[in-house]
Amino acid sequence: MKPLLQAKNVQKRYPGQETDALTNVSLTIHPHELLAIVGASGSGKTTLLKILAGLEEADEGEVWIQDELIPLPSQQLIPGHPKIKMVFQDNKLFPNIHIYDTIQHTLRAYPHSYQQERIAEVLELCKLTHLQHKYPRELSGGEQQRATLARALADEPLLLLLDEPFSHLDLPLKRQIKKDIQEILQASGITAILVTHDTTDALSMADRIILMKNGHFVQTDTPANIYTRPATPYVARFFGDANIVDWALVQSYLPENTFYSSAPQQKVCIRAENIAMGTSAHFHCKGQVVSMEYLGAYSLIEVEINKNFSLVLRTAEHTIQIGEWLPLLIDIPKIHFFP
Ligand SMILES: Nc1ncnc2c1ncn2[C@@H]1O[C@H](COP(=O)(O)OP(=O)(O)OP(=O)(O)O)[C@@H](O)[C@H]1O
Repeated sequence: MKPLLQAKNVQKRYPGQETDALTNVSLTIHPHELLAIVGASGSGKTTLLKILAGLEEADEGEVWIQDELIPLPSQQLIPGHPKIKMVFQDNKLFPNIHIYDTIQHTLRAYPHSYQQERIAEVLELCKLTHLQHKYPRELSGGEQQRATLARALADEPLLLLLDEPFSHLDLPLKRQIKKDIQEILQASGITAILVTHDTTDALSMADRIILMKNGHFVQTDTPANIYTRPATPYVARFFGDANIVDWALVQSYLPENTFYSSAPQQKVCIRAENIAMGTSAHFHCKGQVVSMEYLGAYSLIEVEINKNFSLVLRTAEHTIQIGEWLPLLIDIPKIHFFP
């Protein structure tokens, strides 16, 4: 399939900074894909998004949308590309203009009949038809976010860039908006990039995820692969509670017929949820609880097997006490060997 967007060897260092915001990054996005970009604060996510949108100057590299090179902001009268729309968490709608008129403003260059047709379509897509004659202040937070999306989608962009659209939202509203955005993206078939620092948003929504660190891509993969087959310990820890240990330590507690031809010093990843409570007759190792963190649906507990070997695991059993000895079973097939 022909890519919708390609970034090639993009490099960026802000004036006066000692390190790159982006170091030689390249990416390809296919039509209808939802790509999530995640990373810690300052890893370069927003810089990349702005460069893709033609809103920020790259020092080197190129960005292509279909067969068109996106011009640098310095080469444009108005920076940006008409077929790439960016939606931020705090996008402001015009306060004194009805939702209908806000969308119409985006389509002002088109004939009136087309405007009417397209506005009706986009209002329906974003479930705003019954709210079209309201002011933004008369809408809930979720409805305002849908109106922002409707405005961005009105002129049928090729690519939608969503920069932290869920940050600062409470959990029920966030759930609703995530669902709305997913439905709208699916129904419109639009290609989108979602920038978020929340890995659960990326895992639950994206077709592919890029994890960034210090201006580099650490791993680009499907949600399932990035979670179960992380490329590095950094990736493993970024996406969830992970035990990163020497294979030799783990192997010494497993049955002798557990054969893996890995070097003893090879690091492995065991996810916290892949360690279960055993019984006094059936366990791989025993450990003493040294800390517990109550997290509602489960508790995260740290268990010391010996002085050099501790594991974190999840349990829904909230009555466990610090100092208690627990028999543990490791889900052996789910042990991940780093490449
Ligand atoms: N206008 C600017 N001038 C100078 N340095 C900047 C500027 N904008 C960003 N930076 C720096 O570039 C690096 C990448 O920043 P960027 O905002 O792209 O990261 P981010 O991953 O989006 O972070 P966050 O999650 O906090 O928004 C950081 O070190 C940041 O301090």
